[in-house]
Amino acid sequence: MQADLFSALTWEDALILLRDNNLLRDLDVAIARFLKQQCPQASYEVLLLAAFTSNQQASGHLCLDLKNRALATQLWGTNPPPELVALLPGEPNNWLHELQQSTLVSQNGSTPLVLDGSRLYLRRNWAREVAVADAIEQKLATANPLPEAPLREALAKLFPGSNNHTDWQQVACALASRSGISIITGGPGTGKTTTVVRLLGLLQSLAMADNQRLRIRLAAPTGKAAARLTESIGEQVGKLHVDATVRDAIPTEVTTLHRLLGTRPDSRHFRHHGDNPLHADLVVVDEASMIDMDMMACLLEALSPHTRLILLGDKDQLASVEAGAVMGDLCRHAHEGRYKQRTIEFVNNTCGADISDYQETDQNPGNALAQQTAMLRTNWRSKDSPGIGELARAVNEENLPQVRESFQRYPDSLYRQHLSSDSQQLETLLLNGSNGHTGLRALFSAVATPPAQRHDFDDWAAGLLKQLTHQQLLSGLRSGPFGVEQLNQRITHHLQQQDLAPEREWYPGRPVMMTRNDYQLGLMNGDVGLTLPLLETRKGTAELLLRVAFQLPDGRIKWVLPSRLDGVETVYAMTVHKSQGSEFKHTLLVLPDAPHPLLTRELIYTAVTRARDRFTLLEFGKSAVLDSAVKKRTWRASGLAERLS
Ligand SMILES: Nc1ncnc2c1ncn2[C@@H]1O[C@H](COP(=O)(O)OP(=O)(O)OP(=O)(O)O)[C@@H](O)[C@H]1O
Repeated sequence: MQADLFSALTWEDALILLRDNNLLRDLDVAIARFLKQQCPQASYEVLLLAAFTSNQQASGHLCLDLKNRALATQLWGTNPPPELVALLPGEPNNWLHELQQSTLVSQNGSTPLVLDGSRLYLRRNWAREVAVADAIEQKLATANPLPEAPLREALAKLFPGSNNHTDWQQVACALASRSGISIITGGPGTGKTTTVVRLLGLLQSLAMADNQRLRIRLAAPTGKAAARLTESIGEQVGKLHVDATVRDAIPTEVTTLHRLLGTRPDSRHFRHHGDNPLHADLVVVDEASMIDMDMMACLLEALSPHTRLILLGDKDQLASVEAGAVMGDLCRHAHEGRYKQRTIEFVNNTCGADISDYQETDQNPGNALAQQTAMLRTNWRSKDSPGIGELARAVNEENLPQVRESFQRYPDSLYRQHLSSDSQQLETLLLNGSNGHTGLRALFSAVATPPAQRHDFDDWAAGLLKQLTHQQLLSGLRSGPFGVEQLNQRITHHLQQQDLAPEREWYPGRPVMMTRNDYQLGLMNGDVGLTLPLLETRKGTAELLLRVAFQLPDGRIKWVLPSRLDGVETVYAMTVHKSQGSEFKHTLLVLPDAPHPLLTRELIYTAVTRARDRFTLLEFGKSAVLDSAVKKRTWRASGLAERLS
């Protein structure tokens, strides 16, 4: 039957059938058609594989890995429809043979398709991946070791309490001080910002002692992440034990990556690139797990050979929305360390710490980047709400009994609530808040009383935007009854029923999120604003005008006319993806009534770690939904980790 179906269809019929079953996009079919025009003798197999490779990008993969897993499962999940699997011709070995024979395929990027081992790429993705790997190798090769004695002295001053025990923050500083690139990874509150500020203090004091001054730039992938880092970096710089002149030479302003690289209107290209590099000696990028392969390639290209790069982030968080899982690929084994003997000796000489338990083994050798990577392991913030840290760890370790137990052990910070979809329990919970965390009712009441004086508007808006982060509903899904689109509609409808919101698109209290970058307004995809009424006096009469207040990364408030915003959506509920880089006092995660392929361990971990004080799981189905999500790992096809080893 399978052979019959296969032989009965042309390549184009097969692709159209797959597209009509939503297993390919129009774009994927168009790519195959284009390739057929370029090479009329291209085979069925090559054209199908080209379309699949293009389609892989939609799921965040950089390539199609023909050997790694059963192809059908890789493409269509664990239960691919058998009649469609029948369209896949033959065996992977035969496909490899077909690809190797095709003039559309090369190994060096001279053709539209590139075959690298068993990985098939569209040329652009292959070139991006190679560029990133090459740039990292180049940065690793520009070793810049400081003499060990002054380094030891400076590190001892910066970390006065670290007498001969392993202080990973100190180790991270020591490792980062000696090369053109380093990575500091760790869960929330493990001190990534604290560490990097001390590192900046260290490097700036050493430079200034040499009559130089480092040009330092700080960036994050989104406006929200940049605003958060601006706040925490300002705090940490204030606490730094260095001379005032050094402290003044450490910037506290964090910009978005797009602004750092210089966006150009109507262009996908940045102002800074290989021929016009950034003027910086040191670039720090936070929330690096959100950076996709494209952006990482642009960032690395824009750095001069001498510019050091420090990446901060949590490797266990969700990968970027766009293709690639760069942070995960760069420090996949950071928890094991995989340090070489010479790294262990260096750390011992400079920090007095023994990290020999984290030595590489014959089976698990450490690459050059692992020698520049440190994982911070103590959560300093979770002392206030230890349950969140424990739950996040249990999720990460796929320890389901521990997951269940955490909810029982920490009722103050963790809560599991079963909801029925035909009740209004969810709406009531969000309106009233819970456990001392204010809800939407309190927010709407604060919004309704604008200050009389114009000069108080900004402070008022800043306070309300902060209040908006006291509670946030998250969902892993966009569509369907438990996706953010319908959740937002449900909540809006309920607010209308309660006479808190009118039946209009724009009303005081409507929170919105940007869904695209607006360079003219200086607002980025993911930025959240709050619609507010402002009292303006015009020709002697007081009028209420609606404006949307956004907080810029530097803390200033930007007021925008609602009609000026075309790429926004209501955000009572937010996807977990969009919540990255943010933190909320009380985070609530909706789980649907049945397992879903998009619900993965990284997604649950990311949602849990968005909570600062309290995490509530809202379950519309059985607890098996959580269990199945925690057991499911995100996997993204890419060759970056292999290239770097
Ligand atoms: N070694 C330490 N000893 C005591 N407190 C610490 C230490 N390191 C960090 N902290 C405190 O822990 C809190 C979290 O630190 P920090 O903001 O640096 O963590 P982070 O990993 O950057 O957090 P986030 O995940 O939010 O980005 C801060 O209040 C900081 O002062």
